[in-house]
Amino acid sequence: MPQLKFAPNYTLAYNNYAKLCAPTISCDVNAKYRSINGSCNNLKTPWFGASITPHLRILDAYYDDGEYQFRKQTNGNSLPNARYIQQQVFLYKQFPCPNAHNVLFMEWGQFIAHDTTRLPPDVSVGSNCCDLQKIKPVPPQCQAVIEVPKNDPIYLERGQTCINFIRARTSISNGCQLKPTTFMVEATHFIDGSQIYGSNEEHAADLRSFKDGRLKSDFYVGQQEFCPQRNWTSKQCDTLPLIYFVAGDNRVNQNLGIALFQNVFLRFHNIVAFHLHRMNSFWCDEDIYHETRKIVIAIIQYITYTHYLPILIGERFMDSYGFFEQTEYDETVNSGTTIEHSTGAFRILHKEIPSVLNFIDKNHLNCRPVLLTDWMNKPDLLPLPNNFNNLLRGFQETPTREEQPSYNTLISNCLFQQTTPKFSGSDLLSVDIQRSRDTGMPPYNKMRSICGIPEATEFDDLIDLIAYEDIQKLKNLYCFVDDIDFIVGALLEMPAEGSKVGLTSRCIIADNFYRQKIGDRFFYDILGQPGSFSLEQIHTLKNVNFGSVICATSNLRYLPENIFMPFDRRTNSRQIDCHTLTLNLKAWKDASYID
Ligand code: HEM
Ligand SMILES: [Ca+2]
Repeated sequence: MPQLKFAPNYTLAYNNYAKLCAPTISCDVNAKYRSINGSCNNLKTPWFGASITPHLRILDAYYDDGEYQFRKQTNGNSLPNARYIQQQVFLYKQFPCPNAHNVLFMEWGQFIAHDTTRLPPDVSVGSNCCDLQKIKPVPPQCQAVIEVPKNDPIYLERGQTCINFIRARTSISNGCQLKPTTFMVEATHFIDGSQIYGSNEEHAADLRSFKDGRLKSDFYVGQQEFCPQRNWTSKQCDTLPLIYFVAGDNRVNQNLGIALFQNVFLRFHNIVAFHLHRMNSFWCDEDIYHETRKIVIAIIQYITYTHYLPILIGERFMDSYGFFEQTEYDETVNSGTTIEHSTGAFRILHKEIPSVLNFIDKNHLNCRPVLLTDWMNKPDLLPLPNNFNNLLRGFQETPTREEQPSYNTLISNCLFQQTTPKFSGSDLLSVDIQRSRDTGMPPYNKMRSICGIPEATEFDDLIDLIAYEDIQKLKNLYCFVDDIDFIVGALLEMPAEGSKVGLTSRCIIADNFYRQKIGDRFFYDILGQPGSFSLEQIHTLKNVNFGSVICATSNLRYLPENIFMPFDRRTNSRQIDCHTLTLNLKAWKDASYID
């Protein structure tokens, strides 16, 4: 710990991919900049961490048939219905107390999740599997819809009997037929801003203006800059939302928070590009684009490791594993995202998502609280006058949801809701449970053991990490302790000391972030590589925090010292003036040009 031991014993699916499907790539060993799709970061195995390569797996997949069918319980019964687990254990267990951290902290997590993992559903069969249940035979991708239990308190009243679930796209869609079923990460695994820049060359080029290093953007009332809009056909225009942004990751419009962050970073890229261009007027578009991208990525990495992760998994814990030391690149380390992280441990942070997002004006009045689920895939509010600034202020000033095992009631019932022709909503927790089964996630007890926590031999042994009353509920749901789904156990674990997650999730999350640091040849503070920053540049980058990015991209003028803490208006003392947070790029002044 924190780096779990995979290499050289990769799991079955990974070894099969390496043997049968991995591309042969030749690399320029002197390249100064990371590639767009992540290839050639690792020069020995150039596809490590590249987009459209499989997740790492800590343990082999658990499927009933060893290939694709959902795992069964030890006695051969099916696993409990995912919505039934939600009902019995989580739905009515909600605490209203505020969190010590704010909504910016929650949203940073989603922003990084979208940088490091993307496993889309296989929509080749359509986007609603509930509608296809009467077709014979039901397509395999649609055989795992979640049946609403008979006594469901929410859905039955609204006449909904099925929760849509489409199984994830497998490597077969990328022309690679593997057993057991293998899934591909459709973003670069590295923390490299792929949600801003795209994960393949074609998409990245589409997002560039090819002028002065800038990304394409649109301007609205008051010269406010936003991500470009998708071009709709005139027919689509009648039914689709007013605003639909385009960015490096297509989940940009999923909710107002992620749309906000994507726009913050689009603006930030263009501001940094502007300064680099002014300072080095002889640089061409290509130079400015790549150097700006490199700076933006460095800042995202710095904030993640220095400000975000210590809150999430604990500063002392990170310190004891050398997270804060200067990064030494290790080419034997694979930076790949594990499936145990992306469909398990990191998803439990869905518990922090609040139901309400606040637009707070410059007088600190909450002028427009909105329900998160009313504005999904519809970020229309964002470009309205003052809303960008007000939403940022709202995220900054509002505490996020207190740590607790449950997800908020709206995302537990009304996710992506539709009201016509009749009500249908999804439940993020049921979907997370089902997705873990879809991807062959090992059960909770196995995950404990790989994290060095004793495997439980009976339910009552779980008392080391899970509350007594929750153990009783688990006994009523599962036949044996070995059957518990990882995400269910992980959500119920009490947070480890100084951390927002329990011991098992902390172990999986820490492993992932540790490898994404030391196995990334372009990590911002690594020295001695062709693209390394100078010491002066690294020093500049370390003076930046997310506040500097917000100051540069919005009209907010005062921010608290700790940007992930809700600002308390009564104690103005902790506020910092944006003037002191400006990013000074003089270390990038290029003296090589002589007239
Ligand atoms: C802000 C509100 C958020 C919403 C509405 C949201 C919603 C979703 C949805 C609908 C999925 C796909 C579920 C599936 O079909 O399997 C998903 C996946 C995921 N979410 Fe969130 N999420 C949010 C925030 C977060 C946060 C705060 C984190 C972590 C800190 C996070 C981590 C993840 C991860 C790791 C995945 C898997 C992504 C993949 O591999 O494709 N999400 N989320
Ligand atoms: Ca990435």
